[in-house]
Amino acid sequence: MTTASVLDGARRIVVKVGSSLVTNEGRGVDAEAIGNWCRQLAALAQDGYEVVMVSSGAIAEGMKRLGWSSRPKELHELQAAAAVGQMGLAQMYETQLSAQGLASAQVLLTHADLADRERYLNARSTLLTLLAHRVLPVINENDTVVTDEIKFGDNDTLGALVANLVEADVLVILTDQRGLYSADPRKDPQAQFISLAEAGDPSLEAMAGGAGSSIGRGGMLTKILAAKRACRSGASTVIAWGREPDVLLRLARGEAIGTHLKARTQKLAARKQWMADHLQLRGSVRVDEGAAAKLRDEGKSLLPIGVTTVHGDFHRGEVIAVCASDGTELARGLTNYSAAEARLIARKPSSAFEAVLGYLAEPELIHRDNMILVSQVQVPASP
Ligand SMILES: Nc1ncnc2c1ncn2[C@@H]1O[C@H](COP(=O)(O)OP(=O)(O)O)[C@@H](O)[C@H]1O
Ligand SMILES: N[C@@H](CCC(=O)OP(=O)(O)O)C(=O)O
Repeated sequence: MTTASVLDGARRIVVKVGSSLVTNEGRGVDAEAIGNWCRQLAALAQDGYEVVMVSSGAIAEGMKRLGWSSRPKELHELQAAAAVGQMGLAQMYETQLSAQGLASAQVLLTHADLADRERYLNARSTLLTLLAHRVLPVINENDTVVTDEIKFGDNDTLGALVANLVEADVLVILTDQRGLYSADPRKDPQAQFISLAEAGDPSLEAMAGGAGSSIGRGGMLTKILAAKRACRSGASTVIAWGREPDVLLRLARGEAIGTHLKARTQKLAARKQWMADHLQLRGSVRVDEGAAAKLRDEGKSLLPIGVTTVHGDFHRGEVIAVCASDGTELARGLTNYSAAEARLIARKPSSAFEAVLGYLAEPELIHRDNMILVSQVQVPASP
């Protein structure tokens, strides 16, 4: 494996920052640190990078605002603290990003949102739309409605799920250590620094321990597991010290700072195989010869105008098969419309959708990014 930066050729980056960094070890939202990252994010955006921020710190900030010196044990108190603190976090990011001329948006997500196909697709469309409008999304967990996540307090997993969701090239996890060591450096002064490894390498899990501070929760293990999860969609991970001067800019310039955990598979190949492996067919559509040729030969999206018949009872976000007029399966993908809607807009141009459906939505039935051609990958047989 080479030591070349995993940011080489990267365009879309998810940056995750932990509670202790964001709140200066619980002293309160750290304006200077957040200002520093926002300045770097603006420079990256200027250079054409698309960046999504995942920021922890709501509970730590809420505890400070409520005057609580120790982390409450009761779930509803943790949730109340998160609700209070999230106001401060959002306010700080909005202030610092707008000072850099960047528009921002707050997105609160739960793991369940991303496990549900329809919500997954909605969250994905929202985030991609924000990026297309050059708005920087700042994401945290929706702590008010979750139980497990708030107990474990781990936003590293959320960072990885977001990297999968937006098909990021790289997940950068900023923390209070320079990266991964062979053992927790707070406990073992002899611990060796690991600069490069393969994401998903099981030996890394043995090196990583829990959180060393009272503010952070996940520790290094959740970061290593996040890297393993991110690499499933082809994203590499960097774990680096959040206070390293110009850390994001230097990473983008190719400097080998932090621990680089390389993804083995290419982004596109990983996503397509993931779709082929994990998804169950809920229905199918037959398409005319023109649409079949566009998909097969030009790699285009499937537009409803090319759809002749709709089979099954599927919902938006579920996987359906796309078949040629003789029934041969051509592709599989995530549908933007339910079966009932697809029946209404089949054979129609997108200009007619609003009149038929009562609202304007995506022009594609299946966007090419959400579709695999059967000829490209091994897919399990249709039921
Ligand atoms: N092998 C390791 N290498 C580096 N840090 C480790 C390791 N094992 C455990 N840690 C601990 O993980 C901590 C970072 O995790 P955490 O406190 O959850 O941070 P964050 O709030 O940034 O998510 C470090 O401060 C360190 O004490
Ligand atoms: N979502 C919560 C908890 C997240 C959390 O503690 O994660 P991290 O500090 O990244 O290990 C918050 O904003 O306080």
